[in-house]
Amino acid sequence: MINKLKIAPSVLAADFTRLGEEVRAAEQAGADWIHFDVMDGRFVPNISIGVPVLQALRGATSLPIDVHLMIVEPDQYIPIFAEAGANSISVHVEACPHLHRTLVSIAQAGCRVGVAINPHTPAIMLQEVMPLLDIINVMTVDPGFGGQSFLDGSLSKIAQLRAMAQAVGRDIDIEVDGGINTETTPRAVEAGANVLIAGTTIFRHKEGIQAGVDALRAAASQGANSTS
Ligand SMILES: O=C(CO)[C@H](O)[C@H](O)COP(=O)(O)O
Repeated sequence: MINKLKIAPSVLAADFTRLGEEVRAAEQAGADWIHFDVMDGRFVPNISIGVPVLQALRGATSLPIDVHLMIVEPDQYIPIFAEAGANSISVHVEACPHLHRTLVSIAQAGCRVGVAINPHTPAIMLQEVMPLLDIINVMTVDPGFGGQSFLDGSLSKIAQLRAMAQAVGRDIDIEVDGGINTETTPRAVEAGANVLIAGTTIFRHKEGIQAGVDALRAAASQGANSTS
C-alpha cells in the first residue's frame, strides 16, 4: 500500500449526548481523522448534523475533520463548512452538475478536495477530475444510514479507482464508507482502500472505542499483507 492506512471514526454512530468525550476517546485510541456526515433529507432520505455541531467538534479535537456532504447543491455550503473547521470536504459526484467548478471551490476554501461516489455510479465518472482529487469516498452502502451491510460489488470499483489514481500519478486517499468491520476491512484494503470510515464498529463496539480502533487496525494489516 502506498498511502498510509488511516482510521476515520464516523460520528454518526457516536452518543450525541457525549459527542466531545466520544471524539476525544477516538483520538486517544489512535484514530487518524474524524468523519463527519452531513445529510439533508433530500440527497439522502435522512437528516443528520450540520454547521453548529462541526463548530463544537472543532473545539474538541485536533484531528483532521473529514466532512462528507450528502446534500444537494453543496456549492453554497462549502465556504461555510470550511470556516466551521473542516479539513477536507467531499461532495457527491451525483449531486454536482459542474463537478470541476465545485472541486476547485473546495480547494479555494482551503480544504483537501474530496468526491464521494454512490454504489451504482461507475468509477469512470471520476476520470476527468482525477488530477484535482485528494480524497475519493467510495460508498460501500447506499448513503443515508449507519449500520448497513457492505456491498461487495464495491471492491472492483475500489481497485479501478486506485489504478486510475496511479495512472495520473496521484496518492489519492481512497476511503471506504459503510459496513466497515473486521470482516470487510481486509478485502477493502486488499482492493486498494487506505482510509477506513467506521461508525458502528468503533463507537458501538461492546468493549469500547479503543477495542474498535485496534480491531480495525489489526484487520487492515491482514489485507495489507495479502497485497505485499
Ligand atoms: O456515510 C454514512 C452513511 O451514509 C456512514 O458514515 C457510514 O454508513 C458509516 O456507518 P457504519 O460504519 O455504521 O456503517
